[in-house]
Amino acid sequence: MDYISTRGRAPELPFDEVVLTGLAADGGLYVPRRYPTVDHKEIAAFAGRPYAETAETLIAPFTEGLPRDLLHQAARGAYATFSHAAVAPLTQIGDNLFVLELFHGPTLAFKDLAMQLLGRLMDALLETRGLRATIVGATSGDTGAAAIEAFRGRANVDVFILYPDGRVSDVQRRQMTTVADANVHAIALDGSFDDAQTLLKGLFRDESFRRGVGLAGVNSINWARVVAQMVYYFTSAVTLGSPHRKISFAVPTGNFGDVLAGYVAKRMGLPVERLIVATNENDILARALATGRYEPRGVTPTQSPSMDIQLSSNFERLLFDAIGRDSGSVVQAFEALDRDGAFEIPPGALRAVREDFDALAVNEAETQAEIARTYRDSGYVIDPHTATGVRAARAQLEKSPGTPVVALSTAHPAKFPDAIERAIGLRIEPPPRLAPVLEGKERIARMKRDSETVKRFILEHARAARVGAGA
Ligand SMILES: Cc1ncc(COP(=O)(O)O)c(C=O)c1O
Ligand SMILES: N[C@@H](CCOP(=O)(O)O)C(=O)O
Repeated sequence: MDYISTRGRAPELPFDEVVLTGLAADGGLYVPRRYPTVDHKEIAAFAGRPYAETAETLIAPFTEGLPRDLLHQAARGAYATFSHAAVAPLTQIGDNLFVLELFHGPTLAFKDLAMQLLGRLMDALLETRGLRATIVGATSGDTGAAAIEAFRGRANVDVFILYPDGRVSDVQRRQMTTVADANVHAIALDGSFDDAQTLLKGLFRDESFRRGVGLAGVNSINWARVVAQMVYYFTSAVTLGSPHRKISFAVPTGNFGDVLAGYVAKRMGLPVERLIVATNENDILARALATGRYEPRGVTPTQSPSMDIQLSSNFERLLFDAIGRDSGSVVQAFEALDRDGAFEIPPGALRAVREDFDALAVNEAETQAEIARTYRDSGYVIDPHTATGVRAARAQLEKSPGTPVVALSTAHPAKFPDAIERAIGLRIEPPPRLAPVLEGKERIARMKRDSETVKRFILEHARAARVGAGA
């Protein structure tokens, strides 16, 4: 199956090239030409199967051209790193209210579910082709740690992670900065995650830099991330009786990759009632769904820093579908965004988006109140990102009490001990996996948010730049 760019001006690519390419050359995002489907019998058959097996089955149709054995090995290896046998277990915290724990991977956030797989796929593809790559990623806290963990020490790859200085939690920062492997570089930039992601997209548009360092991306720009995140919508829904009943999902959202994965699951045939986009005070998506106007405002730092995002990269993929896959209209929308600072979602597209999605913005006080309420009612501690999802799930249950709602728990609470302590008065015990992170010596490259400065640093440190990406 070939992949096309949302902006329609980049070459069509097969899956293995998409994995290594990141952002399309026209600035768009790659999407599959069509969504493969699974029927109800196939969905029912996922019940009781190991997570890695279900992942392999669901992902395989997206990976035409990739040797099946490679996917098989990657999936087995990826999910063996998780500390829970179910990989992504469900916990019930109320009537028809479930939490999907996505934090049992090596860095205690949902990013591991995709990044552990992507790391293995990329590594194998580079190895068979005799290539090196320079991964540059932008993070608001969790992608960076997950990418570093997935690629640390790998011979074919150097990893550079751009993060907004002072705007991630201490644990998140230390997860990136205490890793001693020489191929890992944590770069602190002034400004917000949006600034870092914009700088990153600019690097992808610089053809000579891109070629010179063998630039690759592991943000959800990379379709493999999205497709790997689609799997847990199926596994959790099947646990709750899918395909014989519909399920709704409430998803803490920032860059829109996770909730887009839910939309992909629905397009593949999973019976999903509603996808609820939960935002923090950085509420561009909630405003866009309510008004039809996509208009970023300045990023406000919150206690859920990984969602402090206003330029939700993957919204472009949804818009592309909602607009009838008319890449010209997508280009116009993003030109208007650059020129006027906003665009209007065409009425037909907005209707299409609203058929699948609802959105709720959850403010700081509500987030604290939700952490406290969930702890009081169920003795269960949720992190501030998860709290936005649980709050949105409760709102959905008021509208539709008969349909189970799964709130995605995107991070372990130990990554945000201060916010938890404020809410429930308890200092959360760090899990053993955090011990080296809390004790290690930090190594940070601080620099100005200026693409020439960042490029210079990468060129000086990337092995692919010295020996050639194809060496
Ligand atoms: C803990 C946590 N929750 C939610 C999100 C938002 O997910 P997405 O960017 O896929 O919308 C992120 C960042 O991606 C995160 O790290
Ligand atoms: N919240 C993310 C931001 C980057 O998102 P991605 O899914 O596009 O990698 C983070 O924690 O870094």
